[in-house]
Amino acid sequence: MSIIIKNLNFIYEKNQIFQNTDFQFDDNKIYTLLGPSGIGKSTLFDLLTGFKKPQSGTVDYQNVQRSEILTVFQNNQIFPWLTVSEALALPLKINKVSKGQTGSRVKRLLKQFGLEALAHKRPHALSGGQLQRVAIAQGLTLDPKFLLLDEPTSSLDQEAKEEIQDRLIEEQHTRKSTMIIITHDIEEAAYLGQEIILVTNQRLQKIANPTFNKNNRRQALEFYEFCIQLRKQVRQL
Ligand SMILES: Nc1ncnc2c1ncn2[C@@H]1O[C@H](COP(=O)(O)OP(=O)(O)OP(=O)(O)O)[C@@H](O)[C@H]1O
Repeated sequence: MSIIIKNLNFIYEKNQIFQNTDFQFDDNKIYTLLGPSGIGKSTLFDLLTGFKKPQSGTVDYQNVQRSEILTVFQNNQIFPWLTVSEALALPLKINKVSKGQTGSRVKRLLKQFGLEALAHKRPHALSGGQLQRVAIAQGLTLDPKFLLLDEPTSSLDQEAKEEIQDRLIEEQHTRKSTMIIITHDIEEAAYLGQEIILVTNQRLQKIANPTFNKNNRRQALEFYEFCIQLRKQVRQL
């Protein structure tokens, strides 16, 4: 399962975003995507889901349907009249998943994302961080093969951020799916990314994979050393 980008060119009027870009996203991985504001990260998501079409070049899907690629946006809105449980059940209902399966899936996600106590609340009664957790959980209900996450932890405090990061790793590990995560947070890119990609010079550039011990890395000196190097690379863009 992979998404293969070949010789892709994408321009908004006179603003060239991607030029002769090649890249391959494989399955069973977390990719993190770094790059300055306005460089084209969200545009890349739209090209991957087929929402936008390149002027030339191709995006090929190998053993994956476009419907199996889902995006969770920065400001995902959940319908104001739905409770958290109903919001999580909605994509399953639309896809005619049985009631029994829907119930167990929703229950599992509520537990995993620490939303059990909020199950019957509506969005107006939730904080920004809680809404963000609901949006991520909702993105996972249909078990997408590729989940594209646009700044999934941007409105969370450090503790909540770390909790969500660990949930994402756990989810990816369990499902063997692929996540592509846009972030402006260097530590997050280093912590989550099995592959770190910089969007630069109208291309996607893979940078050295983190090689530090993945266990307990938040406490590891080598993790911080890696982040310092990564920060330098990003600043040079
Ligand atoms: N529909 C559009 N029409 C014209 N220009 C656009 C359109 N959407 C985005 N752009 C421009 O294209 C460039 C890339 O936008 P994009 O949203 O992909 O950047 P980004 O890297 O995701 O930014 P950020 O990190 O700030 O979210 C920006 O300069 C933006 O202003």
